[in-house]
Amino acid sequence: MPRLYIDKEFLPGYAKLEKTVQRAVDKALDMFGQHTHAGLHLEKLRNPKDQRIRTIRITDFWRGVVLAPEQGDEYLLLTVLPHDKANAFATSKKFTVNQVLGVLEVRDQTALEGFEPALAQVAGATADRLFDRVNDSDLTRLGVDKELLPIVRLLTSEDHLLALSALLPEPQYNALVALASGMSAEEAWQELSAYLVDAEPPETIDQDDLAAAIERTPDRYVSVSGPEELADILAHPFAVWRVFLHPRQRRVAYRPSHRGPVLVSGGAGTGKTVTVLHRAVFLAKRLPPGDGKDILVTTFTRGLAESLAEQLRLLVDDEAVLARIDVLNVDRFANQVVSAAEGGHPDIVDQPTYTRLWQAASRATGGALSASFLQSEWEQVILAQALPDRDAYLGCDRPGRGRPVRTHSPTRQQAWSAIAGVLDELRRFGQRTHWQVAEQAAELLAKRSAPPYRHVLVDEGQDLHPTQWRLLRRAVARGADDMFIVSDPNQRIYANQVSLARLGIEVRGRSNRLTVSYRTTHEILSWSVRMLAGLPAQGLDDAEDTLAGYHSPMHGRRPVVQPFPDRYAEQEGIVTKVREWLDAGVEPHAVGIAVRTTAKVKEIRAALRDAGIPNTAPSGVRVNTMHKMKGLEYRCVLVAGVDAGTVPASAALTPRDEDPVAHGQDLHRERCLLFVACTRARDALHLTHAGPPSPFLT
Ligand SMILES: Nc1ncnc2c1ncn2[C@@H]1O[C@H](COP(=O)(O)OP(=O)(O)OP(=O)(O)O)[C@@H](O)[C@H]1O
Repeated sequence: MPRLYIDKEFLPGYAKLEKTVQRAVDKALDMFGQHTHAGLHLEKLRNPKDQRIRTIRITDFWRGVVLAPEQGDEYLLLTVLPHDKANAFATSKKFTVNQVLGVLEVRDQTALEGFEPALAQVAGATADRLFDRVNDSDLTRLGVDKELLPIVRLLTSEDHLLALSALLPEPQYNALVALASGMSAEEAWQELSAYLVDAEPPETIDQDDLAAAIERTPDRYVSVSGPEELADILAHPFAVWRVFLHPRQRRVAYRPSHRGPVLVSGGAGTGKTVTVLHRAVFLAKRLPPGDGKDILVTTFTRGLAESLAEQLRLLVDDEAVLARIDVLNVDRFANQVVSAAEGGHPDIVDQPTYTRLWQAASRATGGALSASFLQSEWEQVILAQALPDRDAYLGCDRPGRGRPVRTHSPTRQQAWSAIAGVLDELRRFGQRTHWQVAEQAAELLAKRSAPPYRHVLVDEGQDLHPTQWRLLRRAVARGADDMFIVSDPNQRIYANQVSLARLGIEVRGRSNRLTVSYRTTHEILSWSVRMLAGLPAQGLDDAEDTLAGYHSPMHGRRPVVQPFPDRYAEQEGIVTKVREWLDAGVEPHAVGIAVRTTAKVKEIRAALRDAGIPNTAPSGVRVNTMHKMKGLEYRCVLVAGVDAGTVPASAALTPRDEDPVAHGQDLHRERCLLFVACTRARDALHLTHAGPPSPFLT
């Protein structure tokens, strides 16, 4: 039975074809499925670099290029191009199976041969070679093809290697880049292991086994099971994330079973959310028949949950599968549990009232303890550890808190009285915070005979509060595939420093990292990473995350920082920049503007409105606070008001003289916030400031 595979590169080309040509492609592809491939007229080429390449007629003008081994019944559709281009493409490419990784790789053999004389000429003039210090056996051990060794040995500079980037097979090029950057063969191998779908390289590699090689290359090739799947793939040619996963994403999302909770961490845009969605669908599809919602996919805010639900619908349209998955933000889930028990929604205290209560509590201590100190003691010590009473608080450890306060000291007693006053007030009004509701929901679930879900998947895990983790832990029975958590500690923008192990969520031995950014360019990424000033962040598994290996294969323009003398000039500058993007064809909703304060949001929305630029959802330019940008992405991002007085926001910082440790933590969180805003950009990042720039920019 014929088997059809598709190259990822084919899809964007397909999307651009005229509808009539698309239909002709569909018809040709149908023939593979209908076992009538004989009717496809696979044409051989004259002098191809790879004897297995054929072309097929789509129309008089368009041709498909297919890899079709003599043995077997397998066809890999590579591209559809105008006749002459298709022939040139088809004759020049050579496919090989990487001798170490076992992945299918492609090179432009004709272009490489064309380059060789020029490289030989340059090499003739010098004795220095780029890979002098690396021997042939190390190169071979890293998968460099014997046939390519002669050309590799001619390279004299990194620039020449760079010039071959589009011609060499990608894994081999990356191995060479790693070595050229000074890595040892061992270190280069660590980089390459990212290509492995399994933890270990394959034991045997059969150069002729196309199907096995394709299975090992999920980021580039996909096997199409039948006409329905083909139609589904072709219906969303730009959403390649639905079909092609990085080997590490695939390894973790499609592993038949994880023995317990799994943690996947990774920098911004490395496809954590995508991995969650694939895992959810994988788990949903293999559930025994039933009609319950057995899977919870949860995240931080309602907006993010909506976006998850939307993406889930794009990934799978089978209503029976979707019906098994609840997508709820964690507050809403807590709310549902408590409402069901109480017969009504809990009344959540609003932010200004809550802030006033803490200010009053601080006054009650005669100003000896600040409002922010008291609030943090309540949220990050008492509530975080679910301390039941005064005695528990007076004697507890306070991990993660800056200013030391001795156990049973008068300060603790004073803090407890002030905090108890706030809790009494809340009770008097019949109000609660979201975290109190989460704690209550966790307690309610603990009393139930069976937890509500079979699997819980968590996105944006870095910002959840311990009460929310306790709730989620109790929402699912302990065991295989119970919890699947993704998180980026460098994007922590709230004060919740959590150790999963301390909360009974044991991920040891099941921590995974994603390192390739699918969202943004190398230029935007490396620039944004500087915001973090090299400060390590602590992961949910208690390990330090340094973003080692985090990179992007895409390239684009460097971010621009534009100074203005005052905020009026800045507003004009913002309008001009947005217009420039819109005039260049960027859709308004693909432009995101991030600012530090809600006041600034209003100001910029007004400026855009005055300039006649639409700025309301769903189709207008999005203007939001940096906090609200979390988890989202835009083609073009403008971060405005990055001024010395605004970023970091002084209100978000514990004064240094009050608590230097807390001050340092707050400052780091402000850096993370700017990092989050900057890494929302896919193609372009522009920053503006009025007056002196934020210290984070200098
Ligand atoms: N395997 C893939 N192939 C193509 N695109 C991908 C792949 N994985 C993720 N993407 C795309 O990369 C972008 C970022 O993915 P995603 O939102 O999952 O990253 P993230 O790690 O959750 O990001 P953040 O932490 O910044 O919110 C999205 O546009 C997504 O569609």
